[in-house]
Amino acid sequence: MDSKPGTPMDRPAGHPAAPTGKVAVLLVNLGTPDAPEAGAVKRYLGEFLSDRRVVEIPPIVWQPILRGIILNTRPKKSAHAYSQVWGEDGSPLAAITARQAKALQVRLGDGVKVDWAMRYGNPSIAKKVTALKDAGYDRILFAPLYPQYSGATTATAVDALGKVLAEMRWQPAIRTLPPYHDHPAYIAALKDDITRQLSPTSPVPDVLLLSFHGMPERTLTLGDPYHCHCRKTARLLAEALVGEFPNMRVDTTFQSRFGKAKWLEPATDLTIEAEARSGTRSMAVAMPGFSADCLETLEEIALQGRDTFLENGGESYVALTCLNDTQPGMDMLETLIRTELGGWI
Ligand SMILES: C=CC1=C(C)c2cc3[nH]c(cc4nc(cc5[nH]c(cc1n2)c(C)c5CCC(=O)O)C(CCC(=O)O)=C4C)c(C)c3C=C
Ligand SMILES: [Fe+2]
Ligand SMILES: [Fe+2]
Repeated sequence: MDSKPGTPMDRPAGHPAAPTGKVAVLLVNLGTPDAPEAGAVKRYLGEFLSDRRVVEIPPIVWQPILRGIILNTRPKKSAHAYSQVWGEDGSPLAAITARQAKALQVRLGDGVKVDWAMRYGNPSIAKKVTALKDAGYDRILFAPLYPQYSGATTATAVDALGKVLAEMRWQPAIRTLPPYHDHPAYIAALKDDITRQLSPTSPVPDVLLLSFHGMPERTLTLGDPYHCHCRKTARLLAEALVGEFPNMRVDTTFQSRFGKAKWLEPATDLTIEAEARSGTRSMAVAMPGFSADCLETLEEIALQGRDTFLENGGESYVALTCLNDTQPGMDMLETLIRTELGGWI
C-alpha cells in the first residue's frame, strides 16, 4: 500500500482511527461513597469489603457475614460519621484528590495530562484508564497515593488497572509509582508541614502520635511490607523532627481497627486514652500514611480522638491535617511524579 509514515495512509481501509502519542498521570486513592447516606455507603462498603485483598477470609465464610450482618448495620453508623465531615464539594477524600490533580496539572504543564480515579466507587479506574487510552494517552503513569505499600491498598489498585488492561487489544504503556515511605522528599514534606502546624500551638505538645491506618497483624507474617514501611517512615520523621522539637515525645500507633482479628498494635484509640489517663496533658496526632484527609482522619482522629483525650483528663488535643494539596505536599508529589516520568517528558 502506498502510504507515508505518520499520515492516515498508514492505516489500511477499515482500521479505526486511533489517536496516540500522549502522556498521562493518573492519581489514585481508595474511594469513598457518593453521598453521606446509608444507601450510598452500603454500595461503597459492599464493593470495598468484597475485595479479597482487603478481607482475606474465604468468600464462602465472609460473604454471608458481610451481606447478612455488616452491610445491614455499618452503613447507617458510617453514614452518620461521613455526614460530620462532608463538605460543600463532597467527600473530603475525593475533593482533595481532585485538588491534588488540578495542582499537579498546573505544575507539570500542557505536555502531560493529570487526572484522578478511585479504587472503589467513582470515578473508577476502569472508566478513567479507558477514557485516557481512547483519547490517545498511550503512556500512563499510574500513581496510587499510598506512601506505604500494602496488598490492601497499592496492590489492589494495580489489580484493578490490570483488569482494565486485560480487556484491551491495544494497551497503553504503563508505569506505576513505587511506595515512597522513605523518600527524602516525603520525609521533608512531612517535617515542614508538621513543623508549620505545630508552631502556633504553644507550648509544644507533650507527645506527637504518628498514627497510621492499621492492618490485620497476620499480614505482617504473610509478607506484607506495610508495617515495616510505617515503622521506617515514623523513624525517619521522628529523626527529622527532633531538631525542631527536642522535648516532644514521638510515638507510633495504628488506627481504624476493623473486624475481630488482631490488628497491628499499639492501637491509636487505646493509646490516646492511656496517655490522657497517665497524665499527658497535651497531644498532637499526625497521620503520615494518608495523602489526603478523609473519614478516618477527620472523624475518627480529629473528632472521636479529641473526645477520648479530653474525657480522660487531657487538656489540649490537636489533630494535624494531612499533606493534601499544601505546598510541601505538592512539592513532594511533583518531585516523585517527575522522577517516574523520566524519559517520557
Ligand atoms: C492509608 C492506607 C489504608 C490501609 C492500609 C487500609 C486498610 C484497611 N481498611 C479497612 C477497612 C476500612 N477502611 C475504611 C476507610 C478508609 N481506609 C483508608 C485507607 C486505608 N485502609 C481510607 C483513606 C479510608 C477513608 C475513606 C473515605 O471515604 O474517607 C473503611 C470505611 C469507613 C468506615 O465504614 O469506617 C473501612 C471499613 C480494612 C479492612 C483494611 C485492611 C485490611
Ligand atoms: Fe481503611
Ligand atoms: Fe474508621
